[in-house]
Amino acid sequence: MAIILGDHQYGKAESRLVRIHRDKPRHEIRDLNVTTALRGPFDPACLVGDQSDVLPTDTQKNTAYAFARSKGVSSLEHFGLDLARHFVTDIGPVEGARIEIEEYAWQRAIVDGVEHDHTWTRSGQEVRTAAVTVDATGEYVIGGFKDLVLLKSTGSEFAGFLTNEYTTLPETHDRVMATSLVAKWRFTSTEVAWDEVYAGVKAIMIREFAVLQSLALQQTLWHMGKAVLEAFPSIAEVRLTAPNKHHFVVDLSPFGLENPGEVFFAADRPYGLIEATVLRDDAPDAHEAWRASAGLA
Ligand SMILES: O=c1[nH]c(=O)c2[nH]c(=O)[nH]c2[nH]1
Repeated sequence: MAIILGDHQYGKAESRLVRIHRDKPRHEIRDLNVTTALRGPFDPACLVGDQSDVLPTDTQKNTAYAFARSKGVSSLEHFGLDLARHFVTDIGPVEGARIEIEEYAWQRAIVDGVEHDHTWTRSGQEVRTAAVTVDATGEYVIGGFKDLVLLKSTGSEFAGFLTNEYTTLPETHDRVMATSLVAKWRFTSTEVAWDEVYAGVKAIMIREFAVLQSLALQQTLWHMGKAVLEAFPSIAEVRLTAPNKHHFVVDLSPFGLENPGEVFFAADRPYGLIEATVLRDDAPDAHEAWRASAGLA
């Protein structure tokens, strides 16, 4: 028996980076959280403490800030590709780079009914995410969001399920359905109108959540993923994670009141956790596209 070193990677997690474009009176802002991870023959750093091939995580962080200045931040995906390509192309020992980015959205403050040039209020129903991997096998981009909180007050059922002696859940044909959706979608191209596709994917998912007479959250996820793949040829795979944020009808009978689905207890835990991947049957190999850094997990 021998003890060997398995998978390893290293980088700088969660560099908070705000890029303000101020070349015009009307400023633009992108507010990011950037994680870098480098992959390659870094075994000596682990095994014997030899740093000669190790580009410090501090340098990785500095590179992100320098690129934000010199190249700007046109979209998360584009910025991630710039960084990943640089690490793999320009830093000798690096064989693979993984860049994960979150974006916090700001909207222009309305002052006297007019959008202000350089003041914003934090907005965004969700946090946008991107994960870029560049290595010897290719370039992989995953777009996404997390924490998109959705609720529908009817149009959701859950009935006909398997029961046994532990089942107490009543069937329902009209319930509240709510979730805090995490979605990730894998592109098969790096030539994409990133911001446009992002807005389109999000709109489609919200539409499907709204219009489907849902028989289960599982079915809603399937429809969301399928509709996105039908609309965007550049996307091969959609991964969805949806906590079922249960809303329980409160029993008001002790107070002589009926409760026809109008007053709920919004439980925060436990929650059902529904996960699904929807993909094209000819989706190209994902290679390391889904291999994450724990930084933004
Ligand atoms: O949409 C749902 N899916 C389930 O699998 C499930 N299980 C449960 O108790 N409630 C629900 N709701």
